[in-house]
Amino acid sequence: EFTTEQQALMRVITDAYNKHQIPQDVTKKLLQDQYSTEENFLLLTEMATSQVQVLVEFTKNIPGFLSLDREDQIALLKGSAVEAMFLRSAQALNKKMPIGHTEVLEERIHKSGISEEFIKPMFNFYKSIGELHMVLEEQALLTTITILTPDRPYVKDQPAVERLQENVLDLLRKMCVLHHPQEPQYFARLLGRLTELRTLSHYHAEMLASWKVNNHKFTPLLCEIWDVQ
Ligand SMILES: O=C(O)c1ccc2nc(N3C[C@H]4CCC[C@@H](C3)[C@@H]4OCc3c(-c4c(Cl)cccc4Cl)noc3C3CC3)sc2c1
Repeated sequence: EFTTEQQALMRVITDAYNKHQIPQDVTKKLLQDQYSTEENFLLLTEMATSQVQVLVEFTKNIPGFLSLDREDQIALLKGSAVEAMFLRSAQALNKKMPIGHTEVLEERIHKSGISEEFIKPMFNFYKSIGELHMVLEEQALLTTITILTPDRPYVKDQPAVERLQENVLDLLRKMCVLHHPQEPQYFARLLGRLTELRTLSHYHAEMLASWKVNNHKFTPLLCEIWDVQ
């Protein structure tokens, strides 16, 4: 039931998703022993910066993205970065993490100056993603759908983004039927995660503000993508 275009779209997106990952030498730093709040924050900053670079490279491979208006490309990246990073890290944390990265990452996030009120929704989200047991293709498509959200701030040509997103939504719907035939509601559950992601990105804006108040420094790339400093 997949058209040839849909098969090509699936392959391009999945290959890009597999190709662009945070390098092992960065993620293995999670296992370093330094655990002070300062070192944790620096490590998380480095990982977030690396994750943004991975996200930009992945996004450039989404068919049709580079044909969008240049300013709209930037608006989509800035508008979706936190959500896409939440999703990517949730998928990574729920995958069989190399030698216990999961617990260590949780520890580092807990001890990086993030207030408790954000930690709870954050780890609830990680758990809810884990419970979905998405296959890789579904993860890649859901991340793509998040990036191709037309109603981000400052997007001028929303219909152009809608057209791209609709193709990926249609493909994801079919993938869900294929991989989760017993769960007719599975596609709807996946889209429900996108709503939760929007709430998390509001929490994230407050996290950034509280880090700034405590005079935490971000990298130029994070400052640019999150309009801080
Ligand atoms: O072991 C792996 O395979 C693996 C793969 C990817 C991966 N991504 C990871 N992270 C860690 C962190 C949490 C998820 C997004 C970012 C990348 C990184 O973001 C830290 C962060 C966040 C953030 C947090 Cl704390 C949670 C969720 C999303 C974000 Cl952007 N916000 O600001 C920051 C920096 C301190 C400035 S850990 C990890 C391990």
